[in-house]
Amino acid sequence: MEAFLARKKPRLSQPQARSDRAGVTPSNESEGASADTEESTDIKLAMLISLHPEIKQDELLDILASCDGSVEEASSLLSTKNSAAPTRSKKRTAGVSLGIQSSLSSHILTKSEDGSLRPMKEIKPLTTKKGQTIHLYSPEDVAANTPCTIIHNFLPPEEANTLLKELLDESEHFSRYEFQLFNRTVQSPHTACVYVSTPEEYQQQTKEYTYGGTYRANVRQATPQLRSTSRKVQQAVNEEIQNRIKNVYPDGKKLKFQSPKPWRPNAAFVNCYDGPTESVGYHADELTYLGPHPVIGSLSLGVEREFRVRRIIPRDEDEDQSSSSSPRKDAKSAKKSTAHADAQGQISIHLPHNSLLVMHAEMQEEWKHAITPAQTISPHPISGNRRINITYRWYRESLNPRFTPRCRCGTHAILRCSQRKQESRGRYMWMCYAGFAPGKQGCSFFQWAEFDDDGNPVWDQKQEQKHVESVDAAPGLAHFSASQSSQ
Ligand SMILES: O=C(O)CCC(=O)C(=O)O
Ligand SMILES: [Fe+2]
Repeated sequence: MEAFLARKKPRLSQPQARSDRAGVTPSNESEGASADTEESTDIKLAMLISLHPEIKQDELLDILASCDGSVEEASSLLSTKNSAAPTRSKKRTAGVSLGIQSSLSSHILTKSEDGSLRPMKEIKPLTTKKGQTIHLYSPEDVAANTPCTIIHNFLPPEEANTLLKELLDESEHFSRYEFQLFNRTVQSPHTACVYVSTPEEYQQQTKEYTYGGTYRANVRQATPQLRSTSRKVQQAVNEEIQNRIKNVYPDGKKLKFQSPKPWRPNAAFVNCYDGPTESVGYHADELTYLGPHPVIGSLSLGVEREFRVRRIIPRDEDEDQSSSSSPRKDAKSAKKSTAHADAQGQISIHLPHNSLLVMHAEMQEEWKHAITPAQTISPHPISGNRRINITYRWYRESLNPRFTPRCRCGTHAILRCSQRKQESRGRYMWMCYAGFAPGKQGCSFFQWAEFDDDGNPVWDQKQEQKHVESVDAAPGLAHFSASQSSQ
């Protein structure tokens, strides 16, 4: 991936496919009723990786560029090429070597072209430049430069190992998400499963909640260790939220739309990345049930991997500034393009075994995140090449699927935040998403979404009536902490 990042990315201008894996919002979002079908290079690359795991990433990138950014064209070219070529091994190992796991802290290192890590002279503030990746290790640097905070050695070591072992056993039941790409069903480049508290919730998760336009098939009940960990995660995340509000947010106040209530997780998504090439492309987590400005607690176990984050740039700033004609305009455009280039750089947060990353309230709407394929990984004594990740999430009762809008094709609309267009930046909308679910056709349903200051939906009268009628009619999701007492 470094080789890919160090190179100037080819400009892939032709809007083509879009896709999603369940539970996340793809890299570029559509604004207004018409869907924008452009995807970022990373998403396109991730799609190609999942379609052609036997081919090296650099090669895929070149082919993608030569096909003008069309995943479909690149893929069909590769399929033709592959059927003529001798068969290669299914598992991609080329270019991947295993190194020694290092635990560096309190240093900011940048990776130079030759792949070596060098300390940065100026520690703060950090600016990221287009094509450059800044590597962050220490909690101080993560907090100062990203919308995240990190706690290393979060659980007592034995507890972390027990949880890891438990989830490695569980990972036998994990599966790949499927999403629709043109007339093809594509699988996510890692496996996953959702965990909830009770058997009733299992029913709700598989029959009521949708992800990326489809019902979730792979849901299981939380294991004892997942539950006891959730209590600790809950406490730590609430402390981190309070620190963030006090030390970072304007006037020491929570963000608009952020919930003022204590954070209480009621769902856990568990991912397994088996080997260095397993990954997840740039995305923001789906807001549909989390609501605006959600906080997510993310625990990493096993092999250390890089968590890349980058800001979402409004499309208006994404223009070529070279055509200015006056010195004033030149200065202005230079400033603008520098800001743009800085914002285009990436930040890599290293996630060692037993680290808790808190994605704060500004993360999902303003930034994208990814687990990029690695060139080298260090095997973990318990998990070998595997990394397990748990994201603890709090589904808001006020966004229970009983209340959220349905689109014309009968599916649940999904909630997204407009980011790319400056005039609508920060506005929320309900949209149809069925077209991206395997075997379904979508409609063009669109409705602006309104929220009060605390992020609770403000429904129109018809929806409000539905809400009042059904508020006591069916149970919501139980918080892990509430259900722990009955264990
Ligand atoms: O594996 C990770 O650390 C991130 C996973 C993630 O982004 C997700 O599940 O939405
Ligand atoms: Fe995510």
